[in-house]
Amino acid sequence: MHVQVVVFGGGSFGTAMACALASQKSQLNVTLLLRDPYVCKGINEQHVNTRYLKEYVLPSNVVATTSATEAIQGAQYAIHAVPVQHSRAFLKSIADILPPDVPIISVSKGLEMGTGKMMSEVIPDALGRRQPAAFLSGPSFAKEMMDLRPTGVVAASKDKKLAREMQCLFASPYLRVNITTDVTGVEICGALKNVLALAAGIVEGLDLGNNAMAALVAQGCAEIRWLAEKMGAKSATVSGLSGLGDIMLTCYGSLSRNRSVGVRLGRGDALADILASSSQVAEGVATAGVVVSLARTYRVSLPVLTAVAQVLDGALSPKEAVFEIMNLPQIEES
Ligand SMILES: NC(=O)c1ccc[n+]([C@@H]2O[C@H](COP(=O)([O-])OP(=O)(O)OC[C@H]3O[C@@H](n4cnc5c(N)ncnc54)[C@H](O)[C@@H]3O)[C@@H](O)[C@H]2O)c1
Ligand SMILES: O=P(O)(O)OC[C@H](O)CO
Repeated sequence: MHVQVVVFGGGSFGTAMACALASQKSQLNVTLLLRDPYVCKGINEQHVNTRYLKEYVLPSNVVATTSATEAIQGAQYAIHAVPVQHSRAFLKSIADILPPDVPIISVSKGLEMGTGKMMSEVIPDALGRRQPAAFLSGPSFAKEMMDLRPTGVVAASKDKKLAREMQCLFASPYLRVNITTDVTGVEICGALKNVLALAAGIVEGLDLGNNAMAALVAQGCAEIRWLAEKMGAKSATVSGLSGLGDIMLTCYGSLSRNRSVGVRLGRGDALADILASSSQVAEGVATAGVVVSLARTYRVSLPVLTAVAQVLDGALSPKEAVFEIMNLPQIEES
């Protein structure tokens, strides 16, 4: 059967998602909805995204347009790969064009500044209605997916039938897709692991060694578990692909943008300079501030995750943050 998919956002992950679908399923047509006409031209004429992952040739069943009407026309699924902080405005702009029965599959990982909301809350807020939705997350660097390296993700939806449809849509010899109904767990783990990856990068940048890194990641995992479970996440989700799986990838994987920002902070670079030198999003930077208010709301102590926010807003230097954490009262494990 001929299936048409629209991808919102043609950055690294939007491009990787488009290719993961189109290269494995020739009966699928994928349209990337972008903002830059020159990037569209490159995709349509040379089959190359000239801004992101430019070393790869894209399948010919991936096309691009700047017209939302054209991109959405006839689409059975919409993959959302716009950074979280821009998602509300973007979704509002297409609310009248997107048919209410087209499922949105969000791959964006983060929490909205100001509201503290997850994508599962931003989507209905922005569209002004309940849209069928699923949330795809897990350890999945865009570049490794482009290289067809084996990858495992989880698709979360309150609608189990839609989650199963995600398995049929995305599964391939290179991509395994687990399913769950635990949307909160998958979304909060995907957002918090970016903040922990910033901390892991800081430890790397300060050259604190393997002992410190392992202790930090273990403490961060505990903090993510404490908060996620208070928010209603299942423990299986926290120890699954979108939790532990993505924590390990992002904290230890050199391809992580969040970890790279942390490394530079640890080496003494200023946040403004780091952000100005990259065209790619590191969602953890915005999410860190939201975590501080979540810690307050859910009355849970998150020393590592909240220290990241303090380093980002300049209240603590990376070295001071480490000193503060090392001098916290000794505790019993929980
Ligand atoms: N890159 C990865 O390996 C990866 C893997 C899994 C999930 N993700 C998640 O996917 C989301 C997108 O990440 P990415 O890696 O593609 O980021 P990116 O920085 O590579 O690209 C971001 C894309 O969003 C577009 N964009 C930015 N502001 C926009 C706006 N106001 N309206 C419309 N489009 C806008 C940009 O033009 C660009 O195409 C993030 O939430 C990220 O956490 C990324
Ligand atoms: O490069 P990062 O740090 O945004 O991480 C990318 C993905 O979320 C890894 O699963």
